[in-house]
Amino acid sequence: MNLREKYGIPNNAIITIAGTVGVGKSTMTQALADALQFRTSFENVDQNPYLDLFYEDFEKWSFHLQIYFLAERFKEQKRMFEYGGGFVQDRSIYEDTGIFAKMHQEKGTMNPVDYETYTNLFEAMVMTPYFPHPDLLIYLEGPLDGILSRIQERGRHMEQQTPISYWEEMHARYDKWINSFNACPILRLDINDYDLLKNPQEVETIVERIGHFFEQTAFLRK
Ligand SMILES: Nc1ncnc2c1ncn2[C@@H]1O[C@H](COP(=O)(O)OP(=O)(O)O)[C@@H](O)[C@H]1O
Ligand SMILES: Nc1ncnc2c1ncn2[C@H]1C[C@H](O)[C@@H](COP(=O)(O)O)O1
Repeated sequence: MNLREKYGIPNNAIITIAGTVGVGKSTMTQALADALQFRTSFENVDQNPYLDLFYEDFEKWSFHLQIYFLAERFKEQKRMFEYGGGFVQDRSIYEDTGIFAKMHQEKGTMNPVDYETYTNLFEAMVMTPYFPHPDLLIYLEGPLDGILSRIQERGRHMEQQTPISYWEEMHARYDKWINSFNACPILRLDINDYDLLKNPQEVETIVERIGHFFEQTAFLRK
């Protein structure tokens, strides 16, 4: 019996992993997908044509980047539902607007007209009764200093060059955002409570918690 069956997680579940840059979403996505024998949906950072340009000049490239991410995530959303679920997704579509676009608009690095065009498009595509939301959003959280070390160690040049104030602002916004998030159920995990790199077997404790969540909410899916 695999861990998914052991803890009663439906084989058509869609689990999305949310949290600030460097917190460990991709690591968690892969570990959970392996444990549950689910497919993965990753952000493709290396092939994103706007990401490096964006970090060099936020004002110039914010709109292009948000439209690109929206299209990519929407395609991924469609793929997950076409397969009939059974996915772990690295970052939710909700963070694009709730964190990134909002932050850049409020900081003056996304033009207000572009922001409005973007949010109108986002709402027309996502905030409709026809848009299927994930069954569970796993929110990863932890102290900023540890997350900054992870960003440095991972070594994406453009992120290493970005002032710490950018990551501080994002970290604080994530805190507020998750406290009012209600598009789907949430499971919060503190990154200091597990270490999937040193102790990969700890994924079972997380799968067990996911299992409890599905057990408690089974009646909603009937
Ligand atoms: N428990 C951990 N301890 C130390 N480093 C970690 C841990 N989990 C992930 N990392 C490292 O931190 C960096 C960021 O993790 P990643 O999963 O890519 O984050 P995200 O997808 O949220 O940006 C990667 O280099 C990863 O190997
Ligand atoms: N919607 C976004 N706007 C701006 N930047 C974004 C957005 N989504 C992701 N990013 C950036 C942040 C990181 O530099 C990379 C990948 O994110 P990660 O949290 O490491 O998966 O893309």
